[in-house]
Amino acid sequence: MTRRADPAGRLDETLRDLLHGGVAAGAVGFFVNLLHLGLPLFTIQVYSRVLSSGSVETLTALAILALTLLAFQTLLDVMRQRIFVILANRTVARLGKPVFEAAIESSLTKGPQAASGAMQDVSELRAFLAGGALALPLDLAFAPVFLLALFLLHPVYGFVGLGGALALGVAAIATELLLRGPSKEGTQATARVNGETAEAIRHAELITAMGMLPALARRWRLAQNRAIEMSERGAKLARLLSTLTRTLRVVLQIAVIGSAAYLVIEDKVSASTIFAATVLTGRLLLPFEQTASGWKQWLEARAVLDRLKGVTRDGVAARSATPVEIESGRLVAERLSYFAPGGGSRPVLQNINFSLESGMMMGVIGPSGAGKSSLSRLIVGIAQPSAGGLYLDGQSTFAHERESFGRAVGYLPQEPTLLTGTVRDNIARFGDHDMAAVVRAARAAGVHELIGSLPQGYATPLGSGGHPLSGGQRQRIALARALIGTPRLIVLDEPNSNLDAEGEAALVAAIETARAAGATVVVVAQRMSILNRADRLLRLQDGAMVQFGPRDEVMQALTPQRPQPPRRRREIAS
Ligand SMILES: Nc1ncnc2c1ncn2[C@@H]1O[C@H](COP(=O)(O)OP(=O)(O)OP(=O)(O)O)[C@@H](O)[C@H]1O
Repeated sequence: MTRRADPAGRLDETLRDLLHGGVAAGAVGFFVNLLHLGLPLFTIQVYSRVLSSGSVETLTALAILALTLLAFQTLLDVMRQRIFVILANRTVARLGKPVFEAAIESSLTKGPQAASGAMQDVSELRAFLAGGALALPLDLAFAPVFLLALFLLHPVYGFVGLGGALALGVAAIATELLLRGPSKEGTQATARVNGETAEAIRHAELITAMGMLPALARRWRLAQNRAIEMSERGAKLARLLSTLTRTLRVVLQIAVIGSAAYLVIEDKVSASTIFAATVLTGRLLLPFEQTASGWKQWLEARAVLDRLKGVTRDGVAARSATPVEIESGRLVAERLSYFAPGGGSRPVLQNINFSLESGMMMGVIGPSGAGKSSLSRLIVGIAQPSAGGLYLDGQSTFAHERESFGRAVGYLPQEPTLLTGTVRDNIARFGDHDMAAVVRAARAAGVHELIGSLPQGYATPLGSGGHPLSGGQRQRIALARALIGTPRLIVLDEPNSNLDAEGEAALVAAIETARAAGATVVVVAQRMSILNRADRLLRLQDGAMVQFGPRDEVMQALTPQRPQPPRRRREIAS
């Protein structure tokens, strides 16, 4: 049995791990930077010892030393990159599953948009870690060492380097600040266009049938133009700033070489320092040049982390992580009230009370919008009660650990969606039910023969939403999915909405078989035909429980009383 990870705890653990890894990479990075001093030292030594003495032996020894240092530096650099990649992969391995689970949970309350980017965020975090942006702070922290080396060569070199570093740092920060707004707007506009495109493709049939294509294409083109305009505004500014930064870089090179030449002419330094100063200034300025892109990456990583914290912290608010097996189908609603998130102050359900023993069947009836589907969603623990509670075998249906709850519960939603996979996968809920259990569930749902008539039987692959099955076929396969195992509770939300007479007969038989095996069954229905055998009926109106009781009593109250025929005049006279 797989235990569900606590996503928020896992995120904290991963961040601690990242910090330790970052320190290790930092230690390696320190030596990488230190070894960068090798090349300037080599050039100075060549000028001062080799050129003056003309000694080939000294040159050879210096070259061997320099190459050895370079080999070390390369090795350490590769090691540092490797640490980054290991950190990146470990992060994805640790966060992938809990974030996926938390994203699903979070979308229950905040809608699909809120968490749809969570997995993308994990990938972005991986790209950030593997991309080496982690090295930037350390490289910046090492800059004073290069600066000090420049000052030691000559203070003028030091001031040129310092001025250059400051100028490039300011240019980088200005670039980031100026680009932040336009690039955010561009990204949002592009995301909107992509969202509209995906939605149009999903509803291609509807759009074609009702001739909505030209109007939607017009709307799409306007959004597309706006997205291009926004992105181009940002890109234009980015190109301009990048050209200016490149120019500044060349100006600084000229400044270094010019000041070096001047110092040599004035006999203030030896010519050996020219190349060393150029190399040291290059190393000093590199991290400042990278600050623009690096800082942006850090800010984005920060935003990604904040989003992941949001998803993982509110995703699994009040659920338990301890599996508890459900033995009986006793279902109790106690003073249950529910306000939909963002649904205003009007309760969707108010003060609902009922109690069902194992094997009982309850029909939920009421007009459209009465709260029937909301009650189903509360019973199976999708939504959290705002007050009171729902208890299956004495355990809160919302707080219950999901895997052990799912083993004991079958649910057929109003829109019986099937997922991409084979018919067998769908009936088995993508879990480890064996083929015999899948066939038993299909037989119980009266869908075994129907599956046999599909091109590849149980192995028939289905597309997103159950494509290409008909509505009735989907509903019956979804019923088999609800029946698999030995559910203690089965909740069916309008299970006969797409069924023909044969399908409905199979449904009634399936319900009876499940009840005989001890399952409690709750059925939301508009058509009363499948509620003939219900023990109890719950009548809802505007979220309130109008009546709950034995089926016949509720039906009697529903049947309009026939008006008494007027008594005949003679009877009255007598
Ligand atoms: N997430 C939500 N946000 C806002 N309002 C909601 C939400 N969920 C349900 N409601 C509101 O609660 C009321 C009951 O909805 P529900 O879907 O439970 O009704 P129903 O009885 O199943 O209707 P139908 O028979 O048409 O399916 C509706 O007015 C609906 O708008």
